[in-house]
Amino acid sequence: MTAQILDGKATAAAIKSELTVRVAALKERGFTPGLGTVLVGDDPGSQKYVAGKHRDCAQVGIASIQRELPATATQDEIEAVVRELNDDPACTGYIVQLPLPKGIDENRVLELMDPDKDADGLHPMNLGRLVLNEPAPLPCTPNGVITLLRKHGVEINGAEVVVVGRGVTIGRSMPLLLTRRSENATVTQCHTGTRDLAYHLRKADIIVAAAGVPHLIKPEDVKPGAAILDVGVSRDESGKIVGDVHPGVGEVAGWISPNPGGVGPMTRAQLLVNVVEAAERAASAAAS
Ligand SMILES: Nc1nc(=O)c2c([nH]1)NC[C@@H]1CN(c3ccc(C(=O)N[C@@H](CCC(=O)O)C(=O)O)cc3)C=[N+]21
Repeated sequence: MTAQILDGKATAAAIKSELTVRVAALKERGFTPGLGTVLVGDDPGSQKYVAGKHRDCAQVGIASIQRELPATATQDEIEAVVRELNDDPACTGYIVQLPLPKGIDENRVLELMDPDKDADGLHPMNLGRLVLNEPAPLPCTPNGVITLLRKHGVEINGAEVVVVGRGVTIGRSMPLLLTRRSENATVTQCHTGTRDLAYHLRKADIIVAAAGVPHLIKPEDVKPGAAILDVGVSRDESGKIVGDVHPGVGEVAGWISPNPGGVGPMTRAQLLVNVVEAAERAASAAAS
């Protein structure tokens, strides 16, 4: 048996073409959505991701606002850019690319953002709204995982889901999304302190692997037919992406997200969704 592919590239393309129509409608009403990015330092990976986000924006008609700061930028200099984007009406949503250089207080920067312009869904106010079941921009990668499963008809309702990882961008919010009444999954969160990871993995109908440990998920630990989402991004010596899922898992699983080509493009698509939804909210607020 070979697993069916959870095709993030194709699904993201479909979402983008749907967004193109909504952006055109907003523009007709006089509202052009604009995505801002704040990039600090010269990490080649971060530069590549940010460039990808602006390419996506161009494809769907969203305006791009790019701010770049040197790796030596101070806390005050970064915060000044955040304030500027908060006040810029052309910027309807923005992200501060993480991680920020050593010595910068990331949480202080994120807290300073206008929560209504938070395109990543990582502002403490929006994470709090998620806990409280209030409408908010959702964290892009976890939301991308759910959209990818839904678009391929994988049953989430009642599923046993194991999330591996407890990072802020994925692991900590993934269970919050999965246990909403609309998803209704049962979730086990595993991490580096989990005593017997294999014990949990073997019961899972769905595994979200976001540990950042190359090939952590082995074929012998996966229930036949399970859906496996590879969210891990490590790099080998040549710079090639190595995921958290061992290639042999494709012979056991029912569904698998390739990496690259799986969750990565979905993350970018959900970012655009957050930008368009924020612009739509701003447009209806202005109309009423
Ligand atoms: N504030 C903030 N928001 C983020 O969303 C954020 C961040 N900081 N810091 C870094 C991580 C990483 N991340 C990725 C997004 C897309 C791909 C992606 O599209 N990857 C392609 C391949 C790209 C390649 O080949 O390098 C794929 O999986 O097919 C990957 C990684 C967003 N992040």
